[in-house]
Amino acid sequence: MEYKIQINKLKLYYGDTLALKKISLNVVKNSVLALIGPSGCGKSTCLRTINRMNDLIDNVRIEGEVLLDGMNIYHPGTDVVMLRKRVGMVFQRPNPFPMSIYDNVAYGPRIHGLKNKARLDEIVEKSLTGAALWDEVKNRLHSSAMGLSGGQQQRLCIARLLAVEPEVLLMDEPCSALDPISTMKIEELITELKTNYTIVLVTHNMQQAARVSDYTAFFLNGELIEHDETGAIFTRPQDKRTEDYITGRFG
Ligand SMILES: Nc1ncnc2c1ncn2[C@@H]1O[C@H](COP(=O)(O)OP(=O)(O)OP(=O)(O)O)[C@@H](O)[C@H]1O
Repeated sequence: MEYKIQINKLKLYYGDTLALKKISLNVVKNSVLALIGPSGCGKSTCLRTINRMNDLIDNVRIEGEVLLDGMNIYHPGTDVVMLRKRVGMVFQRPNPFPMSIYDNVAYGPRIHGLKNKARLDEIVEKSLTGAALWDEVKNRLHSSAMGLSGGQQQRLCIARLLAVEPEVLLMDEPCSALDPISTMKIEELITELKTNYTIVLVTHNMQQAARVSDYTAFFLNGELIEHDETGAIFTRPQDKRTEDYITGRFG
């Protein structure tokens, strides 16, 4: 089994508060890992350590390591811009830029220096197709992204990521602001995307974790309680606390 990401004895402090308590967790290449657990248990914090988004928060201190293809991303020589290109992130609320659909998707490649119109057209079509949005927007590429529905905006944000050819997709409750149909589309998309990408998904929705993930990690109070294949976590959890959470006895 090939690991894309290896988190080793990771501790993260916000000031004096220890938010991640010595987490060790591996993510298999081209799989979907769901992070579950009650509010405040550290899921988002853990997710953000994988592309160093926590660097943007004051007073954060990290011990331990996070390896991407075997290289520690917290090594002082790491190019953080390049890291975030390789490890992209989708947030709870879709956050398209206030510009056209086309320009949203072309944004990343342009930032990275691409100017060739034909090549940009190609990337925009490929990324929108990859995010299952092309057919819905191909006749309105130059209209504002703000005119799309919430679910379409979220798929646009995924297309915007795909355009810079990442390797890992981090998704922080990507369906929490979406209706059931849009949620279903994103879930289908996640299942398709794992052929080419490694995905880590934070979700509060147990059914969603069960439907789309291959592996599930259960967090409680900053600790990783249990990590296993999703089928095992949901049918025969080893820890009583995992069982209580997934059966709705707390959280
Ligand atoms: N920027 C921050 N500064 C200080 N403390 C923070 C910060 N972000 C998170 N925390 C604290 O770290 C702990 C873990 O928060 P985190 O957001 O990772 O949990 P979560 O499991 O993702 O929660 P939720 O499901 O509600 O999003 C919480 O106690 C939270 O209050």
